[in-house]
Amino acid sequence: MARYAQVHGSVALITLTNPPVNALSAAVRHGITETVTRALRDPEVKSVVICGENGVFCGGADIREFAKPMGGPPLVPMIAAIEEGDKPVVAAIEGVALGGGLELALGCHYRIAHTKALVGLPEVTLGLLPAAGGTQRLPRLIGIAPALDLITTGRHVAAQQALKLGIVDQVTDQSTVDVAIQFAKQVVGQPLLPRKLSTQPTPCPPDVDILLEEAMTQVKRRARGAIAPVACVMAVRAAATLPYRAGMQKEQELMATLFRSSQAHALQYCFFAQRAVGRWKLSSGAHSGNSKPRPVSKAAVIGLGTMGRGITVALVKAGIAVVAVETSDKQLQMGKQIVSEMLKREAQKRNETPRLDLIRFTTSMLELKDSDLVIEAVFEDMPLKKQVFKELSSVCKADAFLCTNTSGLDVDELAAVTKTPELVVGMHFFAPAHVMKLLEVVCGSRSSPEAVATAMYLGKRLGKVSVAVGNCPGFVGNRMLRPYLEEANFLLEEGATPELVDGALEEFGFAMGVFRMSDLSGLDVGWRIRKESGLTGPDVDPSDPPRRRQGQRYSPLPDLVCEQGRLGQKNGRGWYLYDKPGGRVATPDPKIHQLLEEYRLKHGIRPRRVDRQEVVERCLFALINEGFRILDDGIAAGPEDIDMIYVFGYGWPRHRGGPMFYAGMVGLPKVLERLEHYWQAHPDVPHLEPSALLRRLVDSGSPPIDTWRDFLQRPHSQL
Ligand SMILES: CCC/C=C/C(=O)SCCNC(=O)CCNC(=O)[C@H](O)C(C)(C)COP(=O)([O-])OP(=O)([O-])OC[C@H]1O[C@@H](n2cnc3c(N)ncnc32)[C@H](O)[C@@H]1OP(=O)([O-])[O-]
Repeated sequence: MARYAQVHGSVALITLTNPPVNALSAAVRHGITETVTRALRDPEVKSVVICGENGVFCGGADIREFAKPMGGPPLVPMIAAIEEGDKPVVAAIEGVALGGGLELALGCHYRIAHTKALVGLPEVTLGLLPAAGGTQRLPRLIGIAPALDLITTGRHVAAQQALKLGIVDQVTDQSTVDVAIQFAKQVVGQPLLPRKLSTQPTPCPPDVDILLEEAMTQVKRRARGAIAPVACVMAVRAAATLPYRAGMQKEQELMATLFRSSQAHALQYCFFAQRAVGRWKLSSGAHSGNSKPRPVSKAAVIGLGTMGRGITVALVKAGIAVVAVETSDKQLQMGKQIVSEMLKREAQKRNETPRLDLIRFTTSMLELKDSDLVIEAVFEDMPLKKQVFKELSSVCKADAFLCTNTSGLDVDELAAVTKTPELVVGMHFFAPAHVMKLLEVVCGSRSSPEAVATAMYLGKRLGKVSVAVGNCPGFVGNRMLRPYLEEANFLLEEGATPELVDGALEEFGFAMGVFRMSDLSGLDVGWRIRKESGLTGPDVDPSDPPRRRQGQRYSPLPDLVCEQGRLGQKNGRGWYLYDKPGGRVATPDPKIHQLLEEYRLKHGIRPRRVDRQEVVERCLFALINEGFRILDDGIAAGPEDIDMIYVFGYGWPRHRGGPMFYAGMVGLPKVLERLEHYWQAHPDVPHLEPSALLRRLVDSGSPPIDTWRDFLQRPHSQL
């Protein structure tokens, strides 16, 4: 699908027409091949302009086609034919030129971009590399170092920066197509060879080997097991060291390996899953397509602790006015100072002025009377939150949305103390709230579609990936985290060390293992919650044996660590020893090893060798098992929702697609078999008992993940 027109007498205008992003589907490639051939053959045509319909040049190869057998003309010869032609071809870039879209533009002899256009080679984020000549042409155009940066990160570059880098020849704020047509007329007759990138040498600095080696070390460190960034460096190395043809051959070989990899499948699944979670649906039949969000121009945040401060900054960054409320002047001043510093840092990064004027700091709840939406972010304590919600219900305007940032408390219980339970919804942010991309939007049983739509849309405005979830203790993310944490503690009891467990999880791809993560969050947080729920402290049932609570296995190890005053990174001692309070350099602590030995001795546990495979299986399969329960309970609409929560909120390695996708990759029968094995060995650990949904799926022949919804008992019933 490409339209052909002859304009200004001698210019052929080829327009890609495949909305919404003019992806290079087989039909588009066919259209380009045909129209370019026509233009090159027509003696009246002296030059060519390629553009995209509806203000978008091209979003790259059609990602949906990757899962199907390849049909239509391939990209490489199609682009080569453009470059090799004897008439100048100008790319008129509006909107985006990404991936294959930019590679198409690099095959053109000139590139003109609109000031608002973005260009980039994001293939690496899909587990691939720019295999339509991008790894060979871009280094020839802009040099090795900047090409490595763009190709290994996949980042998008704004038009002005693209101009500075030399990717585009001209930037305009006028009609890009008109400018390109004029330009195309002017360059007729000028020598074309220097504009044919494949014929040009790659400019290489004298220390190119060192540069490439450093790049390789850096991507390996950053990639945490992802293979595409490594292949990208290898392909750019080929551009630096081999002639064009041999470089292209290398590019194709590397691409062939990546294309078949499970990582590419996982990353492409994530691309579509990220977009799918925006299409939410409630059990009432309301959905994103029929429920309108209400505009939020003035928001309020109650409580300026860590979460409240981050939420305030996120709102201000999105240009939303905020009333920030604290209980005492002292707390308010402290909150104000920290928020101001955070905003200044954020603005500095973006070369902007901090919008402190958008915030009104106050200790008076009365100032909330004209807020459209309030986010409560006080201490995680139900009576306190209820008191806040009662007050909000009386001081806010009648149609204000009342949101809670609770990380797991009952949203319905809070809604019940208000006059407008239909306007109450959970907005669970993740720390640091102005940075982390995830927002769980918790739908209470009485939350209205408008309230859900407004919270989901607000999340999007804040740059978050918003996922609608049902209301149950811990919602989706924290509910699944519990078995993960418990298994890690049980492994310590049985013979592992924190560094062994963390090492296995980091090797799997997590940025931080479970114990490093707990140290970072602060060990006292979980300790307080366990005390409140009677798992430790004075409320423990005295008849409970030391390693059993409420009828199941319990590990008091984390409580013992806290009792020794080890609260994590913040006071320099937790599961690890840190270089200083608040320091980040963790070293294994012999005192923790001693504590583990004494503990095992005291409880008569003979330590055994725990290997990395057991760590991964026990921790992750327990977490996945809970994910299946969540699906069957109707708390999450589909596996994509769970996966995006884990990828964006819990550091699950994206190249493994999220826990549910990973289960499918490992094979559901294998997950079931290992859970059964561990459950037999630990019958007092209920979370190891394979979930009914997992069994049903295996009994049904382990169908692909996109059909799992058909097997749910009560699909999204709690939404
Ligand atoms: C030899 C091969 C070498 C080349 C490899 C490549 O080029 S790899 C590719 C390299 N390119 C990339 O990685 C770019 C990927 N795309 C993007 O980054 C963004 O979509 C955007 C910035 C282009 C537009 O952002 P935005 O927020 O305005 O919009 P949005 O994101 O919501 O998308 C709207 C709809 O379009 C859909 N769709 C989009 N792109 C593609 C595609 N290429 N294909 C198919 N579909 C695509 C998207 O799923 C959604 O569909 P839905 O859910 O409505 O059914």
